[in-house]
Amino acid sequence: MRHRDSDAMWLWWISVVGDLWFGVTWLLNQITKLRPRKCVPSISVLRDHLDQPDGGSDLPLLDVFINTVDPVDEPMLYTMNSILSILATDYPVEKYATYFSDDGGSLVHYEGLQLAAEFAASWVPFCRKHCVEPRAPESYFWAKMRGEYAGSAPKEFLDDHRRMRAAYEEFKARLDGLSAAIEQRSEACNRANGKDKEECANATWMADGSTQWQGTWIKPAKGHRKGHHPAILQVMLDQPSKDPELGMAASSDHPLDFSAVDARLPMLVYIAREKRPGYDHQKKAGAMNVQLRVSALLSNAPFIINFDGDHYVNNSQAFRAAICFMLDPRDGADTAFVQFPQRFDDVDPTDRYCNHNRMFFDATLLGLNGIQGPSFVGTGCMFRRVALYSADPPRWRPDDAKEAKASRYRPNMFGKSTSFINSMPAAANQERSVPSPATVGEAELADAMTCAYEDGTEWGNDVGWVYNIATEDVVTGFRLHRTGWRSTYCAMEPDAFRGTAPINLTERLYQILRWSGGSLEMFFSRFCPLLAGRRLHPMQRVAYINMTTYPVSTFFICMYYLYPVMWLFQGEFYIQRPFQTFALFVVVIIATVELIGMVEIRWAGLTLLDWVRNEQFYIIGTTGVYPMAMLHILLRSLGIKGVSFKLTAKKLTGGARERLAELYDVQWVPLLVPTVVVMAVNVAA
Ligand SMILES: O=c1ccn([C@@H]2O[C@H](COP(=O)(O)OP(=O)(O)O[C@H]3O[C@H](CO)[C@@H](O)[C@H](O)[C@H]3O)[C@@H](O)[C@H]2O)c(=O)[nH]1
Ligand SMILES: [Mn+2]
Repeated sequence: MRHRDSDAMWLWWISVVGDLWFGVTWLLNQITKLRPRKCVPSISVLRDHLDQPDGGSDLPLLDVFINTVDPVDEPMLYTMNSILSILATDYPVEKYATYFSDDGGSLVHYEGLQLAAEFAASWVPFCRKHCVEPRAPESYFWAKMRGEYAGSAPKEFLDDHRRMRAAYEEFKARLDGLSAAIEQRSEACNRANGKDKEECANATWMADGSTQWQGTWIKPAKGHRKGHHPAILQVMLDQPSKDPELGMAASSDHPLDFSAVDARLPMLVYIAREKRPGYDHQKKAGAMNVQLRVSALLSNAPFIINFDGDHYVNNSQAFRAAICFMLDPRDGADTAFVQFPQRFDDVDPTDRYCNHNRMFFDATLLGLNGIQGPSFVGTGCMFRRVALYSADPPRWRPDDAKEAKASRYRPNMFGKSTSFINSMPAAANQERSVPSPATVGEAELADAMTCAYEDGTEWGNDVGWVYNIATEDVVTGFRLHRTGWRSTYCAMEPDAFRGTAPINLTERLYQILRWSGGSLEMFFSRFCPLLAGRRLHPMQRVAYINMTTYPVSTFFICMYYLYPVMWLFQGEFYIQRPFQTFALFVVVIIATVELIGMVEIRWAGLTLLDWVRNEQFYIIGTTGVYPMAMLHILLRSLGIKGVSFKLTAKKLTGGARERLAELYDVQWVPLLVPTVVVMAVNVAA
């Protein structure tokens, strides 16, 4: 384009470079979508292969990780529902163990988990007897649609359902009253035995009334506050016996008849890792690394599935579905993780804040699935344990695998625990080879949960979940892909897992900020996709470049949005009328881009609304949030701590109306300042 004003050269250059950037990123985004792949698990084939005629099963062992921090920001009811859905899922009970990590170290969680384990004793057999779905009671009792009855006792169903619901209401009430009960009890105990000793006058007491809680106290005290308390480990439910044990027949104080169903419960463990001031505890990734070590010592399953505290199992076949891909004879052995999409319950009908993110989950990830596999998105993902230990995938292993291992593993890579290191070879084995809890000493378990354990090791770097980056998920997935592993995307009907989404715009924007800041940070770290070796598929590399550089677009987009300001300075700028050929080009290009968008949503089975929301939030992100993400990187490069992993609050609300009311509860967010400026400028111009 010609121009007459050499003073405005810089504007012209920004526009040319911007157009180039848009063109190139658009192309890079398209080429990663050229070979999308949908995978469907065949659970019936898995059953044919692994279920034995006597009711036993050859399914591999599985460790389930679930994380929570704060019983208020992450309501306990959700967390306990997740626990119940996991305990009731359709996987052989003796083959899986659940590790509940409580980063807050609070007694409320501990006792809440105890209550859940107690309630599970009737909830789980109930689910098995009547084959109910979903197996998280809160969603089950409030589900509008129910499938056909699939259980073994249709006549008893209505009665059992009614009784179970009453029991659940009682469970909920007890859960609700837990905080108050603990407070009352502690006050009473302190009055009785704390008076004489000054330092424990504020103690929080456990249910027996004679033991002080090791973790955080309601009234924080030295060694008993958030960020400073010893490690706690409690096996809440022991490893069950190998053979089915039928439940109790109906009686007066136990009206449900479980005499024909297996009443065993899977193993359940409570973990609160040690916290000490002066240590960076590395949030979720740090918590999961502790779970990884503790589970290695207790059950050491070759597969692991992880959940955020607010995500529950919605389809009880989901664990089996993931196993289908892990054991798949084609490329199962090279699969490091199987990622399920994140689905959410409490989003408003029009998905105002684009929480469902359908374009990402149902289009982008399927594109990746055709290359080396989807990225890890944080929750609802099954891992192969040895991959997390940074082993090579079989296809990249030299002929003599053992030797290769010895050379790859550097001294002190995994820390000092010999029991942990001894557990490693067995983890590669898909058969059970479990040291029973008795063989691992308490001291060793405690050692695995200390803050100092990871000092000077490769944990958080080449071992376990990666940290020191605002988001742990994409980068951990990247490390696995870089080592040559693949991943598989698994969407199923009904949804495998469901969770809760941020309740209001503020939380949602901070979430986007964390993701974009973390991605950009990854690009400038040693996990930059440009630095990966040849094991990373070329197209996968392109995809990771897209995934880590997208916030940069904000610069050009904001410039374009601010250009109309020119109209406000009459006489200062020479504005050329668009000529016809140019206008034609613009129209054709826009039409093509929109058309491709349409084809994409058609193929992925999405609606126009999903697409509109995606575009809309992209604009809100690029104007409001990504500039902050860029700032974050700038601060980090200057050695200042930028965005941190702020917990996303999910509030618990009663009725649907109340819940939606919160959507409009827009708090003033500095993040929206640029967006508002852009809007004002455009309107004025
Ligand atoms: O110190 C901490 C902080 C968080 N968490 C847990 O981490 C999970 C995720 O945190 P949340 O605040 O819910 O983040 P979201 O924005 O909801 O999470 C999305 O984005 C994260 C990456 O930024 C991913 O890890 C998540 O899986 C993904 O759901 C929750 O279960 C927390 O309990 C901890 O265990 N310890
Ligand atoms: Mn979440």
